[in-house]
Amino acid sequence: MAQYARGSAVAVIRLRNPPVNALSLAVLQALEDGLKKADADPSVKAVMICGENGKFSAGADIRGFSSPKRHGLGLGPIVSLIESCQKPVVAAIEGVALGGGLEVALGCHYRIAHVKARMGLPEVTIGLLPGAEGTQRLPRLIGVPAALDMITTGKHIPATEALKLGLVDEIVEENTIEAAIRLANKVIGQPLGPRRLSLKPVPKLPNMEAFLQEAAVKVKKQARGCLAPELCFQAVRAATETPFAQGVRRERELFQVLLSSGQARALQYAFFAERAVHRWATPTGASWSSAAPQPVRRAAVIGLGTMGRGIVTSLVKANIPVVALEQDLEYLNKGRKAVMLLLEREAVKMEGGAQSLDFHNPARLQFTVDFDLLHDVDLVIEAVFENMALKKEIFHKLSKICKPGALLCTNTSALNIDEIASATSRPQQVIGTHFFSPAHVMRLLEIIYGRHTSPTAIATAMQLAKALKKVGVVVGNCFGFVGNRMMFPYVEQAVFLLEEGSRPEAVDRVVEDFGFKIGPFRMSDLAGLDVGWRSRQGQGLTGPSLPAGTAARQRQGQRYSPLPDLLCEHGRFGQKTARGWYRYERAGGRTATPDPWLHSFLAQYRDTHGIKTRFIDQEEILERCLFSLINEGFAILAEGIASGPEHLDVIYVNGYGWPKHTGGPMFYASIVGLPRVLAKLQKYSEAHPDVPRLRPNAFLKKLVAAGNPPLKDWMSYVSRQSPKL
Ligand SMILES: CCCCCCCC/C=C\C=C\CC(=O)SCCNC(=O)CCNC(=O)[C@H](O)C(C)(C)COP(=O)(O)OP(=O)(O)OC[C@H]1O[C@@H](n2cnc3c(N)ncnc32)[C@H](O)[C@@H]1OP(=O)(O)O
Repeated sequence: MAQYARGSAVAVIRLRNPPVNALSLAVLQALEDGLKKADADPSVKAVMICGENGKFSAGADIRGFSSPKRHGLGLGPIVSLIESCQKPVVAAIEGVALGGGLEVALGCHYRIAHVKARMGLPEVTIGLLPGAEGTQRLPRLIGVPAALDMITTGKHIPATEALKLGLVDEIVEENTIEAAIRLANKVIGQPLGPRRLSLKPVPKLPNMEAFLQEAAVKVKKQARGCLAPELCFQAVRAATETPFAQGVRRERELFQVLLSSGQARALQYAFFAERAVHRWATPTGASWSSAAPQPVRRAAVIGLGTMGRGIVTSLVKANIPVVALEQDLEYLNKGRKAVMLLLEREAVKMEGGAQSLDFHNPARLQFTVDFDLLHDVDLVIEAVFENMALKKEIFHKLSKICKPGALLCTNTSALNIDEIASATSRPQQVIGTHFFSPAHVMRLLEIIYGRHTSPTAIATAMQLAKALKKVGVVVGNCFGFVGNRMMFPYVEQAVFLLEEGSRPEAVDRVVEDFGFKIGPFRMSDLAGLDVGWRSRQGQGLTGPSLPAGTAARQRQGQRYSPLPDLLCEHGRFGQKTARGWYRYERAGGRTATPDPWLHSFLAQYRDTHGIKTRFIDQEEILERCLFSLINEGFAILAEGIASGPEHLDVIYVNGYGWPKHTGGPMFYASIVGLPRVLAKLQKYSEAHPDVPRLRPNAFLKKLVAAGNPPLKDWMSYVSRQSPKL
């Protein structure tokens, strides 16, 4: 757990708990024992702390926070013990020093890091704060602005930046352990007082109060309802206002508040859920444990619209050479210009500048209109319009041109993967890779397997997600897959609420107060109302193919709202036309202002259709939007489209702006309690019998009847005969 060894005058304590040397109770005990032994041994003149297998430590064992023993709590006194050691203690930081790991290093008198090491206090990302005195030591070492930034964002910083900030004393390119032992030998006998951070004052700022006030506003705004950033801020503020010991007491109080909060539980669930989805499986028995990915040495992207441009950028950033293809020179030149602009911006953001992206080299990024240039790529991502006929034509072509092993991916957001695959002679190599806009920014990649998709193809797509630094989630094939399928009932409810008396800004406000980045109407304006309109026209729900005499607010015996179609008929496509559910300052403008035209349009619409306007409270707005989405989630689980609720939650948190501090829709449902979700759906369904998506799903009912089991057990209640796949 932590190995103690004594060579010459320097004792070595090696943290050992694979894979990331997390600080479990046993590791902490061994660390404490090692320190006491070294302090008591007169032949030991200095101590060096390092981690096994090239990693210092990723901090407290996160699983421990939900266990009754809560072993993270014992770390603060150990960090103090390190600092008060009468012999110099040097931290040799390799790999990562995160959270409690970095707090251990802050207790040391000297810190030396490998140039490739990363450091951070990411506790805020799991709903906590650095509770082992880190909020008090870090500002003393690197100053309040830098410490506040690290602690409230949880970002990992590279060793080079840590050196600039003064977080480490030295960085090395070769053997960190040897360099740390050399440093330890060198500092033997030197006074330790100036190296003890708890004794240092917090560096003053000329305008500390003004700085803190401004920072508080910024933190609150970014937190969007998440408690941890604000409490992190308060702990750092305590460092600026009170002596060390008092600051530590405040830190502990605040830590306790967070530890017992539901948000910490939700964020820690989200941490493990994101890792659990790497272990994918399909109902036919294919899984991550037996499928091996193919290498992707060169890729191609077809279509340089918004999605294609982001995908090309993402591939270039991952150092994968790309061939970017468009239908003609006009589109190609437009696409090329846009891609270059994105890459230039990314190069500025990335450390090392433009050189590290190397996108001016045609061997790394080539633009073409010639399909034949795709003959030797390992993977193609098609990102053209959502039009089945067009996609099939392209896949037919690809199947003839591409080399036999090439993976053929489609960036469709809803269309049938099997139908697309049917246009090829190799359906086993066809797979959906659903990116989210902007594709070079959003972390989610929904990976959709069809009836014939091979396990190798799934493994390769998952490997691609990892290379692109995205989180890949494997799901089955159905209309809208997981993300959009769950979105349909949510958006449908939002529009029904308008029909019944609400306004776009009221619905958006409720959903945004819950923590969503953006409400359904602002989202719809951003995405463009015409996208859904085209799709509904294609489905025969509106437009010229709608049979004459169809009731305005009914389709196939179910309630239908023509409101979005009517807005499009008025040329209101959202931000792009400066008018949608809101009005904007100009076409392409982003500032949404409630629109009196829309309000009177809604009033007139209700009059026309004889709908009595009623006041709809926040609870009803939230429940109808969220519970209908969750209800669809239960249907997806029951059908075997996703292999667990974690998959749905990871999709929603990473692709749809669902607030991470509530864990995701299914985790949220488990916290609300399935009996309550069921009762509310039943109530709303009775009030709206013509809305099938409000009818409680059978799987939800089954779970409630089974006594509301914990989320981790839900899948054991799925009937095995039910999967559609
Ligand atoms: C009276 C009141 C007193 C109050 C006193 C309060 C005192 C509190 C004391 C201490 C508090 C300390 C707080 C912390 O330290 S919280 C932990 C902070 N650390 C993190 O958040 C780091 C999380 N990990 C990561 O970011 C990554 O895992 C990373 C280390 C960067 C490695 O990334 P990668 O190489 O991509 O690998 P994986 O993410 O897949 O991880 C590999 C497996 O390791 C598991 N893992 C990682 N970190 C932890 C951890 N900290 N605890 C437990 N498990 C961890 C991860 O789940 C993977 O496992 P698996 O393969 O099974 O999924």
